Amino acid sequence: MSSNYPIMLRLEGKRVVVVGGGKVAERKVSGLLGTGARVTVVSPEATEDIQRLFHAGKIEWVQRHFSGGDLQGAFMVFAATNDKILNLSIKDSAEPHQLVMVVDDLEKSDFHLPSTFHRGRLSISVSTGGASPTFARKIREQLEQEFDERYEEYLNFLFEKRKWIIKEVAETTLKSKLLTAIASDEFLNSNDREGDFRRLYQELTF
Ligand SMILES: C[C@@]1(CC(=O)O)c2cc3[nH]c(cc4nc(cc5[nH]c(cc(n2)[C@H]1CCC(=O)O)[C@@](C)(CC(=O)O)[C@@H]5CCC(=O)O)C(CC(=O)O)=C4CCC(=O)O)c(CCC(=O)O)c3CC(=O)O
Ligand SMILES: NC(=O)C1=CN([C@@H]2O[C@H](COP(=O)(O)OP(=O)(O)OC[C@H]3O[C@@H](n4cnc5c(N)ncnc54)[C@H](O)[C@@H]3O)[C@@H](O)[C@H]2O)C=CC1
Repeated sequence: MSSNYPIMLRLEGKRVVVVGGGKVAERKVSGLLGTGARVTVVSPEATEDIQRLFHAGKIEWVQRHFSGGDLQGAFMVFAATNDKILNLSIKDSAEPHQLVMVVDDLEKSDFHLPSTFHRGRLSISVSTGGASPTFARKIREQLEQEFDERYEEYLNFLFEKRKWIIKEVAETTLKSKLLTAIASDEFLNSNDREGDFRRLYQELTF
């Protein structure tokens, strides 16, 4: 069995077509909110949540059965109806460059979704490769306890400081010492990261 290749996609402005409007489609749509993707649901019926998103102008809803032209311009496609044969024919009607996920057929899919949570810039995703989505969810819930809300602020600190270090510190040993130090538990647990950083920088440079 070949292994999967994990990536983080930027979907800003990209067209994503979700065929089907049931519970599964709804979960896929909600994962796309906030990514900047232009989401279109194609389905004669849709859950209340999908309808609400449509009325709020967050997504498009084409209220009819799927037809081949619906995939035009799509970067990513979810075949998420409850009709297995239709889901496969959606995959078949896609262009080879379109990323298609068939919700009831992992083997025919170009990708699948891991169980994910975010803490600001930190994203943690778990995949069991289709062995058990429930187990992926369980591990995600455990990790959510460990990586709690304070990581959001810490990641913002790391982001800003790393940017500063790369811009201001040319000497490679010093640069690498600083980048290693800010990622340590001492900085994670510090109540005064800016102060600790100033002191460390002075110690290492004077
Ligand atoms: C292959 C994959 C393709 C994909 O959808 O990307 C897939 C496929 C299928 N899921 C099924 C069932 C369930 N899926 C969930 C939940 C999630 N499913 C997700 C991902 C994936 N599901 C991909 C594999 C990921 C991996 O293995 O790691 C998560 C992680 C992400 C997300 O969907 O956003 C999200 C949890 C999010 C969270 O809470 O963290 C639950 C539980 C629940 O609702 O909580 C159940 C019922 C209980 C059970 O079956 O375990 C069925 C059987 C349908 C049937 O019975 O026929 C199929 C079809 C099949 O296996 O063929
Ligand atoms: N990948 C995953 O995470 C999971 C996948 N599944 C699979 O996903 C399938 C869908 O599950 P649910 O959303 O719960 O089903 P559902 O029955 O709630 O929704 C099916 C949707 O498909 C739409 N639909 C039917 N024919 C259509 C057509 N010709 N064109 C466009 N839309 C059409 C219906 O209007 C409905 O909105 C299940 O049959 C199951 O095999 C189930 C659980 C999780």
